[in-house]
Amino acid sequence: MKELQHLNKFFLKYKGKLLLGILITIIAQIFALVTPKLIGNSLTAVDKYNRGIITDLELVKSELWQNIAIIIGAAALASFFTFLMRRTIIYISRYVEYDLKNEVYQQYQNLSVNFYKKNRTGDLMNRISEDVGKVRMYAGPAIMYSIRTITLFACLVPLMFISAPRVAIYTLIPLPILSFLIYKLSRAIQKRSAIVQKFLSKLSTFTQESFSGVSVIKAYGIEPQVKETFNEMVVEGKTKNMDLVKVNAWFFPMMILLIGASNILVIYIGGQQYINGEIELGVLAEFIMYVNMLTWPVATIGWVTSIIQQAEVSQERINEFLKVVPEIKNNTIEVTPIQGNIEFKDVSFTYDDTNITALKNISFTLNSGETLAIVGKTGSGKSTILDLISRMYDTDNGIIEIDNIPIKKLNLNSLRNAISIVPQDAFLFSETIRENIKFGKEDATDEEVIAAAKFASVHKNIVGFKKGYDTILGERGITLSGGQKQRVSIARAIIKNPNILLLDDCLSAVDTETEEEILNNIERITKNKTTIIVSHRISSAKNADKIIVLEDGKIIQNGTYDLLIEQDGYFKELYLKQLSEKDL
Ligand SMILES: Nc1ncnc2c1ncn2[C@@H]1O[C@H](COP(=O)(O)OP(=O)(O)OP(=O)(O)O)[C@@H](O)[C@H]1O
Repeated sequence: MKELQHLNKFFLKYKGKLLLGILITIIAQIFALVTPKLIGNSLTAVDKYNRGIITDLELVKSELWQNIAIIIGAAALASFFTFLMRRTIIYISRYVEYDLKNEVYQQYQNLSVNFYKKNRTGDLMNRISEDVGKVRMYAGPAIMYSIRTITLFACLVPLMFISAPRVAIYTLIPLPILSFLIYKLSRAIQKRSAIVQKFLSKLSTFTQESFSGVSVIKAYGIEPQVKETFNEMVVEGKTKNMDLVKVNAWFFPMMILLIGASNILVIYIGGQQYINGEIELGVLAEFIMYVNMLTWPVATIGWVTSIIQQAEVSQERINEFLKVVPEIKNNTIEVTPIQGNIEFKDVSFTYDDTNITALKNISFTLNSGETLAIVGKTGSGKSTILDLISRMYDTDNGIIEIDNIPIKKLNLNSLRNAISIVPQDAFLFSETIRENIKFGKEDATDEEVIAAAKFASVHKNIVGFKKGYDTILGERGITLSGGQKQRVSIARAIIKNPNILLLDDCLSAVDTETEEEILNNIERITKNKTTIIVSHRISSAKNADKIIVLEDGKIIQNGTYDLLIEQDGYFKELYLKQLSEKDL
């Protein structure tokens, strides 16, 4: 229960509702207890009349009518309070679920990119949905059934012992056995359900991938193999489900058997006592009803135990993520306006998961309003420089300063607000094109959206679509071509009007003509913005004030465009190569 203590703060938050729920549960149980007692009394009255102990029929009739009226009233009140009980306690569990989900989601938002690299998306999703769901079962049904069982026992057992102690002992004997067996059975059911659940996610991943990759499957003509694999999986699924069904099938027969055993004991022992004149006939009926009332709550002891165990495991998984301290911390709450002067002082950076040293002793200065082009072979560390500027990662080797302040001392939100980044792999949300562009500025007007799209040379394409800016992009923007995606992503960055613009090889999928058009636009609007353009193409570096060439994490050349095309080295080689390709 150590991990579940995390929920205490929520219980404290809803303590008023919880106490009310407990009170309602107790009231509901007390009303439910009225019925057996009165049915017993009614039977005793009829029995006494039959045996001639009571001779006044009218008296018996009036007692019966009175009992019927009370039973109906008590049953109605018991149902009403049971309804209130569920409403109050299950509602609390939904509130706790809501709060916990928000807490986990907030934590996910705070965690750095590195965390997401180390943990699989499926696992993150599972902890916020499946695990929180299991914890909810503890915060709701487990608590509700526990209170119900405790109240029922507290009221019923003394009542039974007062009415007929010997029958009471025999009635209660099979119940712990029932509870223990249900516990064992619930564990077995949960184990098998977990296997079925795991299998189902495997099956849905497979089907989802085969739908997404349908063109590859068709192009390679491997439909029969895919179908074969699917069939095998279905058979596997059937076997796993049958295992579950077999165990599940034991549940009700076992309950019926043990209820039956209790009933037989009541009738046998109670019957003997009745024959001997030790108890009334009504007590027998009363006890049979008690047995049936007790069976489900007793069965829930086993069920609730396994719910709590599962919730503990799930909460442990949730706590594991909640305890992670975000690697990238905001070190000041003070807003720090950013102008855009960037300086790298002897910066080195190693990715801790791969141990790859992506940057080695990098130093450069970029004044606000200047444009820097970074050129270099793939894997030379270009994107890493951009990631360090936007503080996706922190480095302890060397210093990065923005406006002469170490980057870690800046307000993280101010920094990120001042930066627009167009990543290499443009990710678009499954929303309309308008929404995707407005992502950079939520309150942007339609005119601003259109201006940004024009800037990124994608406006003409968008208006060519039937629904224009309202075109919904499929999963990961699949309805757009690679170049169109890149340009929508540029429009999204531009609309934010940032002081620092970081373009990570984001024109690779557009033709050279459009590239030039966009670069000219960029040059026009970035006069007062610090811009870094990462590219494999020499043409992208043409308008830059400064250029650095990276190789294996080190700066091997730097200077202006005119200087570098004269200087022997990688840049000149690339220039000549791309020049000859253009001539072809
Ligand atoms: N998130 C990461 N975790 C671990 N290693 C990484 C990560 N990102 C990049 N690397 C490694 O760091 C090195 C530099 O990568 P980086 O992405 O900065 O290169 P790049 O010059 O931008 O390459 P490209 O032109 O192909 O985009 C590479 O060896 C790469 O494998």
